[in-house]
This record gives sequence, C-alpha cells and structure tokens, in this order.
Amino acid sequence: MRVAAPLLLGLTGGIGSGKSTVAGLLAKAHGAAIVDADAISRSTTAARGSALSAIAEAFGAHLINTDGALDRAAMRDLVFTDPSARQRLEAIIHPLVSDETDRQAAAAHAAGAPLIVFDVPLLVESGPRWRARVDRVMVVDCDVETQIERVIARNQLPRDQVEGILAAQASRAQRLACADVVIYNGAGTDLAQLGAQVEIWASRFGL
Ligand SMILES: Nc1ncnc2c1ncn2[C@@H]1O[C@H](COP(=O)(O)OP(=O)(O)OP(=O)(O)O)[C@@H](O)[C@H]1O
Repeated sequence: MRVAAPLLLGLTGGIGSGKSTVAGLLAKAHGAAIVDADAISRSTTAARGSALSAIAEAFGAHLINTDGALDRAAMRDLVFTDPSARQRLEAIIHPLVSDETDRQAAAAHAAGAPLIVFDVPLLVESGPRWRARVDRVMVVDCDVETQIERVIARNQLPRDQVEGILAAQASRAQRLACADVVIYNGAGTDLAQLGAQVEIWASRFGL
C-alpha cells in the first residue's frame, strides 16, 4: 500500500525563539516526525561520525581528538583564520547532513508520519539549500530582547555572548521575508497562546 506523502515543514527561527517548543507541540498533538538538522550536523563530527575520515584527510589527523571526535576548538580556530577552510569543511559536512536528513525523512514517511518537521536554525542563512526540500517554511518569530532573556535563563550565558550569537544569525526581518507561516512567540506570548497558533495552522492543513 502506498503511504500518502507527508507535509514537509521547514521550521526556523533565531536562537531561543521557540523552535524546539513548537516542534514538540507538533510531535505531541499531530504525530510529526522531527528531523533535527543541528543534531545531525553535530553527529557527523562526533566520535565515529561520518565526516571524520574526510576531515582528517583534508585538514590533518591532529584535528581529531583521542576520543575519536573532531577537536571543535581547533577547527573553530582554523576556520576563523582561513575562510577557505570553512568552505572545505562545509563541502564535506553538507552532503552527509543532506543524506542523513533524507534517510530520516524517508523512514518517517514509510512509518506513516503525516507531517515531517525539519528543525533548521540556519534555514534562511543557508539560502535555497533547505528551502527547496520543504513544502512550507514556518518561522517562529520573536523580539530580540525576549530571545536574549530566554537564552540567558536557559543556558546561563553572559548577555554579550548571546548578543554575539544573535549578530551572526539572520535578522528578524530577513527571516520573516522567507516565511510562509509565522508563529509569534515573543514578549507577551504564553505557552497556551503559542499552542493555539500552532493548532490554527494545523487545522488549516487538515492535520
Ligand atoms: N512562550 C513561551 N513562554 C515561556 N517560555 C518559553 C516560551 N517559548 C519558549 N520558551 C522557553 O524558552 C527557551 C527557548 O525555547 P526553545 O528551546 O524552544 O527555542 P529554540 O528556538 O529551539 O532555541 P535554540 O535555537 O537555542 O535551540 C526554552 O527554555 C523554552 O522552554
């Protein structure tokens, strides 16, 4: 029997905007399968990760820790001082992330998930690469001050570090320009109001 094609939703938003919270609501209430792009990307460079042998070949085995994982601090230093190293690293990692994303999405499809949510923090920053894979882009919109407060509370980070992360991400306006659906989760939005917006969207799609 052929399984009906699931809706493919790209979910994005700035740090602390509430992507994981929205993904959790969609999973719980609507059986969404969640494909976490950051987790997949990290797994490629964790111990026994699929990118490690190519990284060792391209940059040297000294970039691999004794536990077999990528030495992230050393790699960060390298890409900071040599922009071409970042491109070479991305050329190794992106196809692997793409393959694993496809594998997880195919498994979710085969299992009958009506909705597959691709949680991609940098969907807008990555240009057409992600946009082309999804039917709709959902942006979790949030004012910057609320993002900062949430991330400080969640991660116990100093404010200037959170501001630095935000400065390196797409702006709120850039994200909104890419949105098919906007879920507002900024100041004054409690979890019930967030859930209500998600339900309105889901019912429109017959989920
Ligand atoms: N409407 C809300 N009211 C109160 N707390 C919220 C609300 N939305 C999210 N939070 C809290 O804010 C924090 C950030 O939310 P969440 O982890 O969902 O964001 P995220 O966009 O996935 O973040 P990141 O990009 O850092 O992974 C969490 O601790 C979450 O519980």
